[in-house]
Amino acid sequence: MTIIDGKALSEKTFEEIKETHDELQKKAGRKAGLAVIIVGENPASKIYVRNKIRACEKVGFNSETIRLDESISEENLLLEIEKLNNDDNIDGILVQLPLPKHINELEVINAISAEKDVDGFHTTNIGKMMIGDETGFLPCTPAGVIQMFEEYNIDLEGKDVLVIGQSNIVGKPMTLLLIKKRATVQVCNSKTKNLSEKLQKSDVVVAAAGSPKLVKASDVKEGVVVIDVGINRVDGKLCGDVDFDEVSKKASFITPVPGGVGPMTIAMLIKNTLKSYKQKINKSK
Ligand SMILES: NC(=O)C1=CN([C@@H]2O[C@H](COP(=O)(O)OP(=O)(O)OC[C@H]3O[C@@H](n4cnc5c(N)ncnc54)[C@H](OP(=O)(O)O)[C@@H]3O)[C@@H](O)[C@H]2O)C=CC1
Ligand SMILES: Nc1nc(=O)c2c([nH]1)NC[C@@H]1CN(c3ccc(C(=O)N[C@@H](CCC(=O)O)C(=O)O)cc3)C=[N+]21
Ligand SMILES: [Mg+2]
Repeated sequence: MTIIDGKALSEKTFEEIKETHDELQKKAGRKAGLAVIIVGENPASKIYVRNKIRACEKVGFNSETIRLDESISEENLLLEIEKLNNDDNIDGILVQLPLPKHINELEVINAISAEKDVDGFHTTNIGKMMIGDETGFLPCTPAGVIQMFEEYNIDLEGKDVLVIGQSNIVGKPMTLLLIKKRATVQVCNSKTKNLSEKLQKSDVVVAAAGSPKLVKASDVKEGVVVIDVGINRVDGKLCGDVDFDEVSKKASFITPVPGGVGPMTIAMLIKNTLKSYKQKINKSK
């Protein structure tokens, strides 16, 4: 049984990015810049934002955090985005989700310049992913999962993969990236019947439901590969959607929480920001 070390893999990615950025920065005369907009106070967002800022420090990017009040109007939020769209020192813009209910998430995401949408959530980038146009940005969490498969030489061709969850930020894009790898994918949601039976038949499981211990040892087959995307807090402790202690006894590969998919998400965000920076400094030459 191998525990997939997302933390170590992310650190390796940061080192590579730092080297490339150090080189490019000399020629470009500026650092890469990532801006994060947070609306209101969200406890889950705090960990994420803190880790993003740390990652920027590690690789030498500028990072800007814009904290806006929960009550901000959509119009004023759009004005903040417009400022960042026009800022030549900013390569990546991320608006932390979810947004308060009075704000239309889709309007806000699509207001971000597609060339700065390092989350890969803009309609243009989703479209590019759908048809395999590699000039866009891939959503960070699914891209991080694919990176894990590649690093651990886990072949997906012909494998039966179960994706649990079909959100726009995880489940759906994960499915697209998996079918590109020629996996046979089944996608589950909260109305899915007989989840346990489906789990039993799966070679690979990607759990992204946001439900602690949703995947139990009795559900999975011997040798299964388990990717746990879930981030839940139970009794003050961080845990995923998988009963790690029990499922790890049957798995061939498994990701821990923390230290699995989360750090890879941050690594892919930094990677997308570097890609944007490269595109922009090449354009302005
Ligand atoms: N590690 C990381 O980097 C990241 C982790 N996360 C975490 O991943 C989890 C999922 O996030 P996100 O996709 O944004 O969540 P959403 O709440 O947007 O989506 C959850 C999905 O899971 C489905 N679902 C919920 N319960 C069940 C169940 N019992 N059986 C089958 N399907 C179920 C829902 O079904 P339906 O469509 O019917 O509602 C929905 O499609 C969360 O814990 C989140 O914190 C998220 C982003 C990044
Ligand atoms: N626009 C937007 N883009 C996102 O990508 C996005 C979002 N909004 N909203 C919230 C979710 C959640 N998410 C996480 C990413 C990393 C960790 C992460 O770093 N996890 C560490 C935590 C370790 C720790 O510091 O305790 C780990 O799992 O090891 C967690 C959660 C991104 N999301
Ligand atoms: Mg909303």
